[in-house]
Amino acid sequence: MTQDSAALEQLRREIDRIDDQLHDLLMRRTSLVGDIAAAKGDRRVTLRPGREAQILRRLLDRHAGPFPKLAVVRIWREIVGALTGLQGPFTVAVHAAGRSTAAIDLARNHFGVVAPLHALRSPGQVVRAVADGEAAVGVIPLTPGTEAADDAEPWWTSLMLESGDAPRVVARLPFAPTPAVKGSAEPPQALVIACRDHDCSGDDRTLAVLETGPDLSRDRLRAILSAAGLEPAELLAIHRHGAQWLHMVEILGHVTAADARLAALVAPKDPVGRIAVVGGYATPFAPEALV
Ligand SMILES: C=C(O[C@@H]1C=C(C(=O)O)C=C[C@H]1O)C(=O)O
Repeated sequence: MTQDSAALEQLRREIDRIDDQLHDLLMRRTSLVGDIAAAKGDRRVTLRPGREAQILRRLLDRHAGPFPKLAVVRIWREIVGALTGLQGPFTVAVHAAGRSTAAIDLARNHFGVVAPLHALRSPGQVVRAVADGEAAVGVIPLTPGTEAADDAEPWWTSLMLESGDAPRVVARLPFAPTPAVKGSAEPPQALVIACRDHDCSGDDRTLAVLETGPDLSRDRLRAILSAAGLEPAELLAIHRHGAQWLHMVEILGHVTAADARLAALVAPKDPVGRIAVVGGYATPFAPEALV
């Protein structure tokens, strides 16, 4: 066995010193988050998903050198998840569809290794767990472009209630997409719900559900939104229910329920009968932003 050179030993001692510093800072950060939790004065966890997004964007903006940005995100998600769990009960309800662990993996990656996850059999159960306060957040798989034509109302229609403390969509996962798994289908996505309003991050999307008459094409819907000054980013789902169609649409920017552009959409002659803001969240990182 070759003896490591003295130079190598010295470099390792330097790494030990750096590890001590990182660890000391982690313990200091923990103590500050404890002060923040005390100042919030609420035993329930009050998540700030917008602030969390800002923290990561700021770090990636200042990032330099070969350490991978995706690994920076992963480390900070782990830190923020762990510290959120110290602020109060933080159960994450997850719709674990069939045998797929995709939503559980997304939840684990986002909320970290210590978050208690609770797998539930339907999205409706996840919405109820969050509404009842049994879970602080819920994670529900999302397949963009889903078309449901059956009688069963999709889960997202239950978010259309006006009540201020009803669950809302607060994040879209993955916040930072990891490289595609070779040989697997589309990368899984999910929406996160919690009982809180849109926590603005400065670069956001708003989720709205529009009720229209039947046979409204996607292009027509996009045109209607654009004409009202709202920029549709993605049509996430449609529920066709007889003469009543519901569309879940992601709109660029932070649009509040009081926005005049929404009210203007619901004109008697227009095909939009109702519109409800069901959430809003920080725009996830584009894959290019992570290389
Ligand atoms: C510390 C806070 O609570 C949570 C934890 C955060 C963190 O660890 O930095 C950031 C936002 C919150 O979701 C806060 O509100 O600032």
